Amino acid sequence: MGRTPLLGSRTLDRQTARTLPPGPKLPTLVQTWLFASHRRTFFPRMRDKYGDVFTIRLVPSSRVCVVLSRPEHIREVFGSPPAVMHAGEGNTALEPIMGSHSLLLLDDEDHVRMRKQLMPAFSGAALRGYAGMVLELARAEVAKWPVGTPFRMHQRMRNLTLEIILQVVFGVSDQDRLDTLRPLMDKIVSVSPVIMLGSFYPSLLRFRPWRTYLDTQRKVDEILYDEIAKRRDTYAGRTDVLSRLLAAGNWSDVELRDQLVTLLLAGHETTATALAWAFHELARRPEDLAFGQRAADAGADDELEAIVKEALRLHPVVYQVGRRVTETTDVAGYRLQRGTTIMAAIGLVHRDGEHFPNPQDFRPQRFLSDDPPAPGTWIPFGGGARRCIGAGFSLMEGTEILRAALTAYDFQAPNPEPEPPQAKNVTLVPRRGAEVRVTKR
Ligand code: HEM
Repeated sequence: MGRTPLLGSRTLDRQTARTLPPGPKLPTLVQTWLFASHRRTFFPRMRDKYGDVFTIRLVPSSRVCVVLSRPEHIREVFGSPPAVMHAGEGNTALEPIMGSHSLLLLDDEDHVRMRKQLMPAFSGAALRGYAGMVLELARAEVAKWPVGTPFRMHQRMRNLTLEIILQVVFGVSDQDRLDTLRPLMDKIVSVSPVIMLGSFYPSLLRFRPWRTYLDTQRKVDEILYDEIAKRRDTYAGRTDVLSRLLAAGNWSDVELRDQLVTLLLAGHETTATALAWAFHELARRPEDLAFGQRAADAGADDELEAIVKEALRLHPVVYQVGRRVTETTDVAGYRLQRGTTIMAAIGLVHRDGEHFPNPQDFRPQRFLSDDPPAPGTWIPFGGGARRCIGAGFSLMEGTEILRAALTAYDFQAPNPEPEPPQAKNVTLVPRRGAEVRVTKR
């Protein structure tokens, strides 16, 4: 199926406009700005004013976005046939960076085929095989933290999750190669909306900063293609993600390169941010810190995982996920036309007192009690056919990183106030960088 045209002001007839869920009348540009920079306050206000299902308008073309905040409505979307709810076509701006074979960009049969090829590298058995390597890298990173001096945990977590991608996902172990790749990767992952403009206006690519970005990308690609070529002869018996992919499927070089860049961009900043929030909460709450330290000492992995899960609930890194409707379909009691964008507002569900009593409180025990959150209420990784393929991988990373850090240190928060979030591309990051101070236990 081809690209679905956006439903926007130019394609919307009066009759359809009247049947849409209610929403603000603000100019599209203002709504786009509120959504892009202040979604965490904009969405709750819109829900309070217009109800559980509301419509906002965003650029380009004043496109119609229907926002859902109830689990039962979101379940309708995640449970719909993927052919009716496209996710890939909303990510076209990423094509020059991730490549046209990227899992994130595909829909329909291409998506099903690519996902099937990737799955073996993210199975339970595969994840168990990565855990030892992740713990080793986490211990090495933790040993470098400055004792007694405040530092920004978000940056430390970025360094660590990048190292995990390089060594555990790409399987690079040669020290010289790692030294070359680190600064290049750092530039690749700091892709900004300005860089993405280059996808829509190719004439920009001759100028800085686009030219510089493309130069970096070429250097990275050269190394990735070299790694892929070498690994084709040496993957047997190795336990990194690239080797497992080679062992499990038939891949062209370019398909593999596109998935590696996708895993880097989808898995690096997201996991680093989730962990930065987790450490921020532990550092400001001595009782939760003690709970985490006891869990780390005792090897109680479900308790460590509960800390990561609660951080993802209270501070969802990805606040909403989108789908584009490819044919007229009924959702949440509304008839939605082809081309409508639907947003599942993860952040609204996670802060709803109906599903999470005292939703503002950080309480990992929610995930350990006899009465855990109902299905469909904890959705930081989206859902359905597009649910994050790295969900298990990032929970495993979180568990190992907490183990390494909490067995080594006590944590304090130089500023114990809750830290406000700040929008950074699709993620919500801690505005002050999640500053902590550590002392040896
Ligand atoms: C805490 C960390 C992470 C969060 C919060 C997160 C969140 C998400 C979300 C919300 C989606 C979209 C789901 C949907 O549309 O329903 C997604 C997709 C994806 N994520 Fe993650 N993610 C994380 C870590 C990772 C990691 C570690 C990897 C890989 C190593 C990864 C790879 C991907 C890929 C490839 C997709 C696209 C799946 C598809 O379209 O079929 N993510 N992620």
